[in-house]
Amino acid sequence: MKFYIKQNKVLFIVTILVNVIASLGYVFMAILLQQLLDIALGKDMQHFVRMVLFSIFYFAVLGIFLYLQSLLSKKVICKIMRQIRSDVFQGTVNHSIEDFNKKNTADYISIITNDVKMIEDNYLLPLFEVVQYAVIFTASFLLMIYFDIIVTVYVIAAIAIMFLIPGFLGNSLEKRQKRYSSKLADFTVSLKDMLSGFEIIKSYSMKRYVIQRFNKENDETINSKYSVDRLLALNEGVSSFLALMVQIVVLFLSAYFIITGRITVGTLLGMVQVSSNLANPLVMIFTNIPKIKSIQPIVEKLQSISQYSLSHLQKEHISSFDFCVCTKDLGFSYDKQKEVLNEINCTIEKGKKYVVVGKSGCGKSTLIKLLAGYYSDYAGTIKYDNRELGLLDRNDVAQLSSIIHQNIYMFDETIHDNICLHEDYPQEMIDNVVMESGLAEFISEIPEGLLHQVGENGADLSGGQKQRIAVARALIRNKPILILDEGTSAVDMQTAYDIENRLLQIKDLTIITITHHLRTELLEKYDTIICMDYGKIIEKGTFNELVSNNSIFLNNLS
Ligand SMILES: Nc1ncnc2c1ncn2[C@@H]1O[C@H](COP(=O)(O)OP(=O)(O)OP(=O)(O)O)[C@@H](O)[C@H]1O
Repeated sequence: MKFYIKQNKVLFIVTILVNVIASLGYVFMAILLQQLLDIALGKDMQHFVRMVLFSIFYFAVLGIFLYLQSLLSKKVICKIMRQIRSDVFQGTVNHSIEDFNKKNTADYISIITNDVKMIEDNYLLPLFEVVQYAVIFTASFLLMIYFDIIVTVYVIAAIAIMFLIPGFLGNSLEKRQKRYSSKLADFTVSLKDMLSGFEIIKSYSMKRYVIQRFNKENDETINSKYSVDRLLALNEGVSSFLALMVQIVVLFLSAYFIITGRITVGTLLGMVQVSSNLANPLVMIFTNIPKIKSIQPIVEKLQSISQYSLSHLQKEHISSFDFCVCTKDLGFSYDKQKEVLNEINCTIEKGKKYVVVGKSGCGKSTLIKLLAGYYSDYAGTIKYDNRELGLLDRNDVAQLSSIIHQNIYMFDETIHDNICLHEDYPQEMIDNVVMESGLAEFISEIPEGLLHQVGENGADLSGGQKQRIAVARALIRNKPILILDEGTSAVDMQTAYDIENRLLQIKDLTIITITHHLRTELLEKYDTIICMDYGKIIEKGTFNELVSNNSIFLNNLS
């Protein structure tokens, strides 16, 4: 948090100064009250008129400063909140796919919304209040000494007891805030999960189940919040009680000193006013300090995401793919228990076309994800033009290949935006990829053409239309490697054939296709067919080589 305060140093210092002036102005009202009462008791009209004029000026200036104090504090908080959100989001986007997938998407949403809001409520707002009330307390304390030293000594004794409370509560409050933050994240994850499956909920009559599940999660989250609030309430209750005691001590002592003739009635009024400025600020300080302390684990969580890029991006750069990607004894497991890939040895040469086939679950998608640099925790080697993938900058590696996955994500924008992804391309290039992806006919049939809005995750499109947009999206980037993970499975056989056929004719493009559509006419066009089973490559070669070797895989051909 210090980093963000430093970033807004000037605004922060001005806000604190205005805060100090406004708080001092507020405290010194006690002297005005003391003098007013003494003037009134002395029946001095001339003095009284001067006092009224001065007070008008005093309160006008004080009003302006109180307004500025509030405005500037809000401005600093808004600026810091914007920066934290932006840094956490940038840090999230900087994550490698592998690291990003370690958390649920809703976790990130909860961190960027709920946790950042907790920083505002439990760190920034309390911080300004602590500064403000510390100034009020110090000024009031000095004023109290000015009014009467003996009363001040008694007040110090009462205050000393109040100091002990936050220390007792701080640690348990910290633990409970942490628990509440993770509960909020679980709640968001669960909510996203339920709403994402809305159609299933309706068609399978799951309403009763989801309402029950929601209520359970809701109860747990609220209980977790209430356990934080209970401690805060204890803190506030004890502090308020002690604050009241301080005021009572001042009142009774002052009354006694009026009787003994030590102080005037005006001084009593001034002291009562000052004592409330001593006790209430302390209540505020002591309720806010545990809040500030308790937010530390949340700050650390936000930092670990926003500072992600620093430790992960210091790798060698690679800007082109000129020869081949080779794997040697490549092995991989998602959970360190079940081996998904085992001793994979293959070479993907630039400009050549490869098709990977095999039973569902045999590791085809995992292999291409590894080749594209999604995961770093593999055994063996993967080399891009003889350079080990693990040593290369993942952002650079991502620039070398486009992957069209089975599940295609569409942003809730136009078809044009979903193809170009907010980069500028000449119209001629866009027309070209629309043709090559087989989108042209569909675009010509809709009135808005490329400007057609696709809805949430492409809800207004068919599976095949989404795949064609994904092909266009990949082609326009002109990356040297194109990977289709069943990228044409949702279009009809003829369209799939046409799209793949056109792609196979692009000379310099290296293509790796995963397919379950085993059509001889297409398979013949690939340079190498890679057959996998149980995480291993069991056969590879051209279609004709596999035919002459009497391949097992050919038995599955349609
Ligand atoms: N993110 C993941 N975490 C854990 N296990 C995974 C993950 N992705 C895949 N697996 C497991 O790894 C194995 C290989 O999956 P993969 O998706 O690579 O197979 P596939 O051959 O592409 O299958 P399909 O043809 O059905 O798409 C499967 O047993 C699968 O359950």
